[in-house]
Amino acid sequence: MVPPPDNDVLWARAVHYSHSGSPALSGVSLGVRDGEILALVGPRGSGKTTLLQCLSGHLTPAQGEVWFNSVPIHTMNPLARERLRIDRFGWIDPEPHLVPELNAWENTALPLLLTGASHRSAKKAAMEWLERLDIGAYARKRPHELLQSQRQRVAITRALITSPTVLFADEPTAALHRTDRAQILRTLTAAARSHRITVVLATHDPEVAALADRTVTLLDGRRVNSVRLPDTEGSPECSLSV
Ligand SMILES: Nc1ncnc2c1ncn2[C@@H]1O[C@H](COP(=O)(O)OP(=O)(O)OP(=O)(O)O)[C@@H](O)[C@H]1O
Repeated sequence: MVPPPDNDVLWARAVHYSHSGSPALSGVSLGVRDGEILALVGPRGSGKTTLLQCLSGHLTPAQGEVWFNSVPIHTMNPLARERLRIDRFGWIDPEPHLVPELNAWENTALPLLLTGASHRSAKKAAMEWLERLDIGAYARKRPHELLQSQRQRVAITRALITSPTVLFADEPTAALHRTDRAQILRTLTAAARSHRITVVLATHDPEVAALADRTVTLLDGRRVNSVRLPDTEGSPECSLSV
């Protein structure tokens, strides 16, 4: 195995994955640079979620390699991968999955409380993140008392509170109204940049992808490269599937 380039925090080489025999990824390679916001774009079913799951160690590729900071994830045992996810990664789903019995700040603080932080310091950190996402006033509300956009903000604060090295966000604003979407994404990307959190974001929305530093396009489980051909100066880019 040849380790990845030093400036890539995540690196995948020729990743293949099938769901119950049906191919979802067919030889995808990519590098994610430290501190960048990378958007994985592509139509529904193109393999974005599966790639996020392979990069974050939720799924083990059938073939290929996934590395995090020069450590191979694809050869780790399930326990080691779970430890890595808890210690270094954050995850945001399209729909917020909050603990219904806990209020907003308790949901936000949960990852810190589970790793042994004091109640006082976890609450302080949770309140700061909730304020930052403009929902400090709802800190004592339970999930059922919140709007969907407020619940998703809580889910985002819960993913950010541990200052993960890499934050994986799977269509994080897909279930939200357009106006909420833009504001939440701007706050999320600003928070990630100020804390030097690398973000890998799956989306099929060009407006969301526009907030990223770089985009990687998937189509039918393969990476699609945009190239400008030398003899087509001034004309639009074309795409090649490789
Ligand atoms: N759990 C599963 N079982 C069977 N097939 C699956 C499963 N998850 C995904 N697939 C299939 O794998 C392919 C890639 O799906 P994936 O969810 O990774 O794509 P996506 O680009 O994230 O799409 P979406 O935007 O709809 O989530 C699709 O054909 C999908 O139907």
